[in-house]
Amino acid sequence: MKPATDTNELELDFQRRADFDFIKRALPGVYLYLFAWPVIFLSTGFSQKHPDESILFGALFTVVCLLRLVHGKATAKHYEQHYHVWNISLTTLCLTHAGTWGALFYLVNFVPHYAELSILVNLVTAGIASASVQSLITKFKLTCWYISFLLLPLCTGTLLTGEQFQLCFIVFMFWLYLLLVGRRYRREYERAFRIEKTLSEKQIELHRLNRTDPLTQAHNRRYFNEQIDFYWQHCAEQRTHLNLVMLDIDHFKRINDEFGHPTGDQCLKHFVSVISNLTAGNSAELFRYGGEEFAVLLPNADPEKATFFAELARDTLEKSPLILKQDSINMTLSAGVCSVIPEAFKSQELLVELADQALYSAKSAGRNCVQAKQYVTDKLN
Ligand SMILES: Nc1nc2c(ncn2[C@@H]2O[C@H](COP(=O)(O)OP(=O)(O)OP(=O)(O)O)[C@@H](O)[C@H]2O)c(=O)[nH]1
Repeated sequence: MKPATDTNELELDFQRRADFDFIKRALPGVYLYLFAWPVIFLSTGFSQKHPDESILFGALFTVVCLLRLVHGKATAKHYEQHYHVWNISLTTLCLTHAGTWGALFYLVNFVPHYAELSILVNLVTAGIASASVQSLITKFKLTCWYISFLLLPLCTGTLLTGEQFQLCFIVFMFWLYLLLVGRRYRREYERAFRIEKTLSEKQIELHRLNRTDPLTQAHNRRYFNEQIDFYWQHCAEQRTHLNLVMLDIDHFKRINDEFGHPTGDQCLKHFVSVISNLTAGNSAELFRYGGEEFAVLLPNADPEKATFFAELARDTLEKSPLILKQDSINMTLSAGVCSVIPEAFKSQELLVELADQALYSAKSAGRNCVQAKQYVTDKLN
């Protein structure tokens, strides 16, 4: 089971996604309100016979449409800081829209001089109601209210006057059907969100595993290849040094032979935890290059800093034995440092080769020491 904070975060994430989706999906409907009424009253000649009512409804729809457009535009900026204001204004505007159209729906079916509009208005009402269930369902409660504001004024009219009973019954069944369909859409929307979330979490985890050494949890060789490419480009553009420090545990075979492979594994983990503490504060990245050999990349740093880092790593490891139940294991390392300016240098392969050469010089020099090489251009080779 997920911890409570994760669940809350997931719910907040879902709410945010649903709210933004709502704004996006609602937009076509906003324009429908803006144009549907003028088309209806102009095409039927209603505007000539009843200009006041035509203008009144026209003005109402236009003002609410404009406010909804402004509200939609302001969402990105104000959603986080003023969520409650955002939510209340959205609810008010949507329900005003639905309520105004709902009033019109009532009028065309109950008030004689509106009757000539009834076919068109009834058709548009059915269209708006069906479309809103599909498009607005990201906010289930609001959608339920929305459909009710749109359709139920007509049923209220029947209750009050006793007229239009058949139509009222059909509209009521339609309203019920839309609520049920809406509930299903909402569940599907939620399920799709959760599947997408799980997939993206798995993808992130896969990506992490893909670049992590399973034993030590240090970055692996594959990620080293990616990062050296990246820093190579970066330092070439910045005309700064890229430093590579190769670290190799001394006489590691002896540790394996004396204490066994599982203890050897523990030593590797201990090594990574000691060196990771140093890389964290030095803008450096540690990678397991292979076996008991590790690489540290220090981009945008002077060669002196890289040599200082290697010396610090050597000194710290020497003073940090692995304490076991009955034993303590002292480890030392040899380090080869190579620093180049990529802009003037041939390739990262050559950088790795030269750092390796420096490491072998350190081994030849007796181990537990650092050898550094610095190249300004590859013409030296
Ligand atoms: N326990 C353990 N041992 C490993 C692992 N990977 C490599 N090794 C061992 O590391 C040892 C490396 O031995 P060598 O290459 O001879 O190097 P070394 O003994 O450290 O000697 P120098 O590097 O010359 O100081 C081998 O015995 C490998 O089996 C691992 O994941 N776990």
